Amino acid sequence: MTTPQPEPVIFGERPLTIESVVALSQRRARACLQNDDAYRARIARGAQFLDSLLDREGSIYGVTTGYGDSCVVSVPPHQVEALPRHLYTFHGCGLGRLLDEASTRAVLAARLQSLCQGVSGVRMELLERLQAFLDHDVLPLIPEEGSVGASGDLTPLSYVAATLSGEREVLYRGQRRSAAEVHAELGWTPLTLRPKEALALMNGTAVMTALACQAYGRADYLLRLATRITALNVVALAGNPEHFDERLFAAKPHPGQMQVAAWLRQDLAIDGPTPPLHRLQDRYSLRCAPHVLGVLADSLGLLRQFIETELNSANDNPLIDPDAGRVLHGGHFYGGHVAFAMDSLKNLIGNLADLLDRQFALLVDVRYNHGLPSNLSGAPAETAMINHGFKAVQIGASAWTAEALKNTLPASVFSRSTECHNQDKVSMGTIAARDALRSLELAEQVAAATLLAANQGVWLRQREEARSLPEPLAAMHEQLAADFPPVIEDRALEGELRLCLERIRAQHWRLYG
Ligand SMILES: N[C@@H](Cc1ccc(O)cc1)C(=O)O
Repeated sequence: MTTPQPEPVIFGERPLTIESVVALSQRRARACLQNDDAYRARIARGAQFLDSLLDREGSIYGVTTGYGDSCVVSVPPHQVEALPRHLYTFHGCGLGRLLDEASTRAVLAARLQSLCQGVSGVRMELLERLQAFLDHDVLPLIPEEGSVGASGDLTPLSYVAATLSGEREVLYRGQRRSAAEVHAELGWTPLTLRPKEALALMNGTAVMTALACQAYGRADYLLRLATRITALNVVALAGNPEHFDERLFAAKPHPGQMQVAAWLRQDLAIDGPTPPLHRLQDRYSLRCAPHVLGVLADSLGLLRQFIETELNSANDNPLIDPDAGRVLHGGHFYGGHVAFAMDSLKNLIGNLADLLDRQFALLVDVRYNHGLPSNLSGAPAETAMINHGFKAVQIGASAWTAEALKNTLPASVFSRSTECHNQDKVSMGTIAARDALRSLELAEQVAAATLLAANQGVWLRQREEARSLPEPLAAMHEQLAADFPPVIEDRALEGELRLCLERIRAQHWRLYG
């Protein structure tokens, strides 16, 4: 029996989804290029149009002129061929860590899809080579820092332009190698970029868009996981499930908020009034969980729209319209939508982490946990005084939450005028996207810690009262038990926290369909 291959992702005129970019970035799908005659002819027309324009020696920005503020400098015909190499060369000044492998694949994908729109004037050979990089997993080594996110991601994308030209370094089959050597090994001739091609490759938003695709998928899963953790905590804290009543939410009908409340009702198997056990009204971190998580749920649609529109757009400059014989000068490299999406996501994820950390604070404190042992320790009476259970894990969750909250400061408001005041208003979208990924990493840590604590809380509650758990929670509790046994005597939990994080990042648990 053969396992079915996932559908290839086709780069071309049809729009791509965030999920297809994520699948490619994890090598769960292959990259193909639209290949029909009409499409190939359309791409060829664009490149030919630029050549004919050059022959008629009109002034074309970035082809017969210097770049950016230097657009007033004209480049004589005998220097035109040398200009693209200069562009990626002087931008070879990125610093910081290197993008990881998945993000690098996503960058190649985002750049390819943008150039595939057919208005950037690049040759089919360039699109084919980008596709081949993805297909053979030839990954340019791209430093993360040095982009202001308008003029796109010039500096990080210079590493894509340079490696396509057989310069700088790539990761190939797990090894850092010179791009020239890898080209030779694959029998490829490095591209000599045509006059506008380096600009088309670099003058766009592919890095921030790629990172935004990764961030979106993680946020979507974290929303579901935080809802499941909340349900476990309602059981562990003997909370009042009536807070999630359907009629209540119909009266304030934000769709995402209603969805989170519906998931909680499903998890807690609420079909009628439940007598409050300890308090008529729980503290807000339980009672308002749908209101906190609902903002994220309701925002995902808008974030998707921003990210996918950017992904499927021509976001360089200048663009061409070969049919009308026009070169269109504009500013599509400005990544304001991605910047706003990622700055917003940082806020949403910071609030999610804070919600879970507040629930954790209730769990460990005997003043609020309705009869659970101090710090959720499962130790027997003889050793209870020397056991501290989840005390340090909760301190850790508070630290990770504080760091995620610190990260909520928007990057986009820090626009600075740069490049001799040509780029006098910029998006900072790449910084926002990198921040969002860091916030997600921290929030996933908070979720891992809170999940283990919630599960321990449920175990302790069951030990006291042995009530049957609603089906979805019983299944989760059982799955978790296999890897994360109850904490009876103190033990160092780092290994289990790391395993739990791995499970979260692999989206291990199927949550709500
Ligand atoms: N983004 C600029 C081009 C540019 C390229 C490289 C630079 O270093 C500066 C600016 C434009 O299209 O107007």
